Amino acid sequence: MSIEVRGISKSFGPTRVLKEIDLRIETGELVALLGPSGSGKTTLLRIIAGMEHADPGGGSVLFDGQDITAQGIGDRRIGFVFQHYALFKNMSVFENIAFGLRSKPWRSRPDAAQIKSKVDALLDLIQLGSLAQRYPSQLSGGQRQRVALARALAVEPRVLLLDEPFGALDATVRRELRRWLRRLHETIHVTTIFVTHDQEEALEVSDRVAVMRAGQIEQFGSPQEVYENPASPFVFQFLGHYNVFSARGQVADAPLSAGGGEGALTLVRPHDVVVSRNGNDRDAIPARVLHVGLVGPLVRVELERLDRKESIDAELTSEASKELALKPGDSVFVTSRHEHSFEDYSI
Ligand SMILES: Nc1ncnc2c1ncn2[C@@H]1O[C@H](COP(=O)(O)OP(=O)(O)OP(=O)(O)O)[C@@H](O)[C@H]1O
Repeated sequence: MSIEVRGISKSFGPTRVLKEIDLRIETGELVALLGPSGSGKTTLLRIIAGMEHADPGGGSVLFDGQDITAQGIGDRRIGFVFQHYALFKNMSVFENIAFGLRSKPWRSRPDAAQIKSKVDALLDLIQLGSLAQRYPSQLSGGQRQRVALARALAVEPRVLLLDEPFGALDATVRRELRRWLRRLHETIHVTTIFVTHDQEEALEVSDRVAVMRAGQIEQFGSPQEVYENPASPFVFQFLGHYNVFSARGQVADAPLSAGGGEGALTLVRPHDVVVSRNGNDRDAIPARVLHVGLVGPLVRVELERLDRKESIDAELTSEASKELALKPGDSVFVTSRHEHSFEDYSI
């Protein structure tokens, strides 16, 4: 089912947390809402779910082209998974997944055999068939979230809304689960919105990413698009480490998200920084090596610019680093392999 949000605005007291949001998600798509804390991701998700309502006259929500703004949560057929496991502690995994099916109105309620076969199929899908009789306290955090997802899927939702579903798990489990979720999505193809503030997670899991900032969508595109062609310095900054190579006016000293000041801004990712011993390129920036450290297969070099008081982070391959044999105090020159320029951008 497609989801369309038109001109959604929401205020809590005097604070406007969503500002005329437009967003269209196609049937079967998995879209990540990515943004810093407080940017309005959860509020938008809750409005789509019907748990919260937009301001009066503050826009509409459409499912498959039909305006459902006035509909309550019970009529929207939505599956929801939150960061904190909402499993029933006194019910087994099986009972937890069966819960939604048993709570259906009697006319559409499946019988015991149908429930069993449905729950068994879902247990297979989440690869936890052998744990059907366990209780939530006997599961790992990752397993609990998989059960929560199966429970949300049991009632065949038209839309799946996931609010930081892996937020409480450690980094390794998170990584495993997001790959698992991606594979699962390719099997079930339910239109899914995934809220996260973790850029790696958003880029890896989704078909498209909506980058949110202060109640607005700053960019909506495929992971590759937003990463390679960020629409603004904010998006660039939010998607990974960066260096400011050149900036006009006040911008150089201001944090990118601070606001105020206009200027041409050139930003470079650490892996696009090229370090050399000679300054043949006339745009080369003279710098001094401050620190050389190993980060996995890459070597991270911290440099201090000589033309202005700023540092540059570079990530070199171990071959490049060996060839250069850098050590603290060395004088070098810095250029970029690839850079992003934002002309007259107000930040
Ligand atoms: N019920 C509420 N009453 C008052 N203010 C609220 C309420 N819910 C959210 N807010 C405020 O709205 C803003 C957006 O919150 P929201 O939870 O949507 O952001 P978020 O991007 O999901 O952040 P996080 O990643 O921290 O959950 C925040 O400033 C928050 O304090």
